[in-house]
Amino acid sequence: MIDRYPPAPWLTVGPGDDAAVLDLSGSLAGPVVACTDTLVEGQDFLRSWSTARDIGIKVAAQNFADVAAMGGRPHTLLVSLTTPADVPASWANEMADGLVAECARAGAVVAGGDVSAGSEIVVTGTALGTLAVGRAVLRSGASTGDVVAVTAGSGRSGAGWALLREGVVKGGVPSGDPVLRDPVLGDPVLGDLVLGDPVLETLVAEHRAPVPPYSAGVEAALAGATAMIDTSDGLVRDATRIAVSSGVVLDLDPAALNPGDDLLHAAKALGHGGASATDVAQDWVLTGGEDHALLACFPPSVTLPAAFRAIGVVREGEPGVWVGGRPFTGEGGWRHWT
Ligand SMILES: Nc1ncnc2c1ncn2[C@@H]1O[C@H](COP(=O)(O)OP(=O)(O)OP(=O)(O)O)[C@@H](O)[C@H]1O
Ligand SMILES: Cc1ncc(C[n+]2csc(CCOP(=O)(O)O)c2C)c(N)n1
Ligand SMILES: [Mg+2]
Repeated sequence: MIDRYPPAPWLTVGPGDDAAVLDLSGSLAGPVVACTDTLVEGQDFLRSWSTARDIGIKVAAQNFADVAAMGGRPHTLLVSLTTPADVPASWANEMADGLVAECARAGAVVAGGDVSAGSEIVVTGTALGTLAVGRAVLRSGASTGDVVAVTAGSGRSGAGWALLREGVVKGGVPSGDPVLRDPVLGDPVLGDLVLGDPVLETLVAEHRAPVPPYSAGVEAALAGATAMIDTSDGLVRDATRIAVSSGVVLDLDPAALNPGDDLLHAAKALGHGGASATDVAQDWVLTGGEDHALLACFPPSVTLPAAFRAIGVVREGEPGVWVGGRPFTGEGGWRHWT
């Protein structure tokens, strides 16, 4: 795996020794942002839904999105990989190729990692970044009168997940390859998607390999964002985190949160008709997880960075999220534990 990782000017010692050495004294000088996030087979992905490359992309993306959500520019990733003994080396190599691809998109490199064996696949990323401005954009800085804004894509990963879960989009095994079985479901491990509907395929692709808007995090920080979070657990749940941390109400405008045609199309493909299709698609926008879009608050005087659009306002009140003039009382998003 190690020879797959490219060098970088700030990576004085890369993968292969006891630890990596970083020299952040050049263009990456400044306060360091650090975070970690794990993908667990069965809990966060299935091998029948996601290729190894998808998993590499996803672990890098979910970590870099957290760096971006602080107003940081991600530059370095460490990766620990645990797999059952029967997982072929090719899986690990393909996962590494996914890491490299997403690192390239983010302007980052893999600095090192660890491998071990266990009963299911677990991939843990640890990302480092440098703050774009000296100050991190916390969850706690929103204040009354701010504009609430989000980058594109809310609900798309949730829709893709539903299409996989409901079996509308199935994995297939490329001819000639050995049939690997998913240890959880017993399904053939994913090869090419069997479908032919580009809208549904794109939603599933975005679920399998998210595309967080990293530079939008830096742009938000430079523009003076007061609070920011990446929407990994659903728009309302993550908005609630800002609301609670900041002690404010995030009052969201449902007209700005209408599901787009792609989500309505997916809801119909899942067998929902009429008003029910709209409800299902709206629910993805409000509560679907794993989009890794950026949700931020800006003072009203700020011109929003191009990647953001306004979806509400911050006002005083019992901390929480309102949608359409009343407190949101539904589930709001994903929980690992109830
Ligand atoms: N085991 C732990 N030990 C120390 N701190 C933790 C632990 N787990 C979570 N935290 C901290 O709690 C906070 C919230 O963690 P969480 O993983 O929910 O972050 P998140 O940004 O919501 O994640 P994601 O973007 O992946 O959904 C983070 O600051 C994190 O560092
Ligand atoms: C097999 C399987 N089961 C469930 C899900 C859905 N899922 C897992 S984690 C998560 C939220 C983000 O988590 P985190 O906060 O850890 O980033 C969601 C919506 C999935 N993708 N695969
Ligand atoms: Mg986050």
